[in-house]
Amino acid sequence: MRIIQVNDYADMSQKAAELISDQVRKKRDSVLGLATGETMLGTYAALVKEYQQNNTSYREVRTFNLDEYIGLDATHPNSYRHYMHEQLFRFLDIPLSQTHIPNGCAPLLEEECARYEQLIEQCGGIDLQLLGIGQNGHIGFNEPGTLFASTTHVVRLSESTRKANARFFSSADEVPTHAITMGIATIMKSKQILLLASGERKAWAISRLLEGEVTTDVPASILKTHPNVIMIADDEALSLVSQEKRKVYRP
Ligand SMILES: N[C@@H]1[C@@H](O)[C@H](O)[C@@H](COP(=O)(O)O)O[C@@H]1O
Repeated sequence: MRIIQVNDYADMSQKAAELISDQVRKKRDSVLGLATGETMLGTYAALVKEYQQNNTSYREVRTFNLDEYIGLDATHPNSYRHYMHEQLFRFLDIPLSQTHIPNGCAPLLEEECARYEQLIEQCGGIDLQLLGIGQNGHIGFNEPGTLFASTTHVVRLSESTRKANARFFSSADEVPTHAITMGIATIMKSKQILLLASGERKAWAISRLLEGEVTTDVPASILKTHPNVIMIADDEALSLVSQEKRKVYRP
């Protein structure tokens, strides 16, 4: 893992967008793994700007999102399908048929998970997976305790995650109780991973990831065993990490 330390959210977003657009220019038919949440808003805005300025084509790109709430369809303002459309897809030349997100309204959820996992493989696997991190160290919706061998599956969201994500809903009760998420093994199969973290809210998770051992208690800690991870983190997100540890991961 290499850490690119940046000043703040704006710098993180800019740097992340550069790395993603470089990937797409290098390989026009890249398979991108995408994420949602507040962390990604700036990155997607910078990516759209880059696309508009440089005409980087996404016509052959395929995308797979990490996760989706169960019970929210594409028209629901809090579904991740809606988020992706609003923040990114509608601005790019990518055909919507090449953008994949688990269907949280599928009648048979287990089959939907298997279909999603298979589709990723059929597309040749993910070239670059974008990742945020939950305050408890989750990745995708893989909560603490999730097996590292997990593939795409249905999860019950922890109360802390529902509470953290309640800021996007009108009340905490409206946050769905379940989601579909790529598993940890699915994420780890990606050829390259780009992990973003900004703000004090993420400081605890980032310090556990960098200072602690690899444990299912902190799902993101497995990323230290992946051969090709870049973390872009700002000063606040790194504030609980010792200077010594930061040096270990310097590019
Ligand atoms: N499933 C998503 C994660 O993929 C995301 O990384 C996390 C952090 O979100 P935020 O970027 O809003 O802090 O929230 C959700 O739980």
